[in-house]
Amino acid sequence: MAPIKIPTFTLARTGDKIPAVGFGSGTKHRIRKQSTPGLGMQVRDDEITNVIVSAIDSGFSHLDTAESYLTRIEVGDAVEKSGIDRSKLWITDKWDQGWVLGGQTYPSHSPSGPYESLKEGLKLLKTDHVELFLIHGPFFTKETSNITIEEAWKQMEQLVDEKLTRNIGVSNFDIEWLEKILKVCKYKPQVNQIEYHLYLQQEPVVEFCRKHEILIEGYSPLTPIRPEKFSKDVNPLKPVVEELSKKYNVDPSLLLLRWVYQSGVLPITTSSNPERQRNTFKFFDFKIDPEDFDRLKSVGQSVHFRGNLAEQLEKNKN
Ligand SMILES: NC(=O)C1=CN([C@@H]2O[C@H](COP(=O)(O)OP(=O)(O)OC[C@H]3O[C@@H](n4cnc5c(N)ncnc54)[C@H](OP(=O)(O)O)[C@@H]3O)[C@@H](O)[C@H]2O)C=CC1
Ligand SMILES: O=C1Nc2ccccc2C1=O
Repeated sequence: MAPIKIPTFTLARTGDKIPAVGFGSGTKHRIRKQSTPGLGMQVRDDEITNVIVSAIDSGFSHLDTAESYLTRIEVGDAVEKSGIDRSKLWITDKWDQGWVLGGQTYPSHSPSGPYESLKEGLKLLKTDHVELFLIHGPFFTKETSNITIEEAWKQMEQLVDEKLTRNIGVSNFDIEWLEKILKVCKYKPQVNQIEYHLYLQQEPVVEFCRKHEILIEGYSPLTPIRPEKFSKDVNPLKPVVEELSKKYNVDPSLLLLRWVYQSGVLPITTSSNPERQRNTFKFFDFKIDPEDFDRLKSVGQSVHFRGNLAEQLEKNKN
């Protein structure tokens, strides 16, 4: 089978071309890895590896992992097992700065900062560099990692200078945190990975990032059609997505991925199902008409829903 041709976005500082859809090894894979006794950062789970091998075989060339997912080891194994040439892949990794979730503190795996994190990560990933390294979240406290955002960003820049990552960026950052970095940086963030879908359009931060040539990656793009995630009684998109999926003759998931992509955002999605993995790329094959695009946008804006990190990131909003 001829390799699938995936469109790309171009990163402003390096001109690197990042494949326009990413395969995630977080969310359910993270939960599985963290909650199965005996598994850990250094202890592999062959089932997750096989899911990632299947994703690569299906055509994904952009893999998303993170220190906190504990899935670096499976990504490293999967790349090896798939036999794909490393130069054909884009790997994104993230520093775990630590978290305060549900009143509980989860200290960073690498409290000295991103430098130590990526050094360890590259061993698990079995590679000498990644294409993109992110600070996973703006959660800097004494109990989590005890360094400042400015110190962390200096280390990120050092990782670029030592060629351990080609690009650097952030995740879950709002404008005030981006501004802290922009004030002190030698290299600007190239990417901000945030939750992004029709029910969370995040216009202020998206606009800010566009102005500063920071690419937005959108995680959880399928949220509006995942009843286990979006369980509100009111789901005004449901009939519209049904109607437009028929009109374009596509699965509802493809309509949602296309909407994200067509709005200039790079979707990060995941599936353990090989057929769904293979079908993902069909969203590059059609275009949503402007009036349908705007209709989805305005119906989506009638509900505000954040499925990840709401407790931390919804402060002062709405
Ligand atoms: N930076 C951050 O803080 C965060 C980053 N992420 C990254 O983003 C990735 C994706 O996040 P996630 O929320 O899982 O993204 P999605 O919105 O893509 O949801 C994926 C889920 O949807 C299901 N699914 C896939 N295809 C379909 C379909 N056609 N119809 C219905 N359901 C479908 C999958 O199940 P099935 O396997 O059965 O197909 C899977 O459980 C993560 O793995 C992680 O890498 C995520 C959250 C936070
Ligand atoms: O994949 C992820 N799931 C999450 C849940 C909470 C905070 C971050 C994440 C991820 O990055």
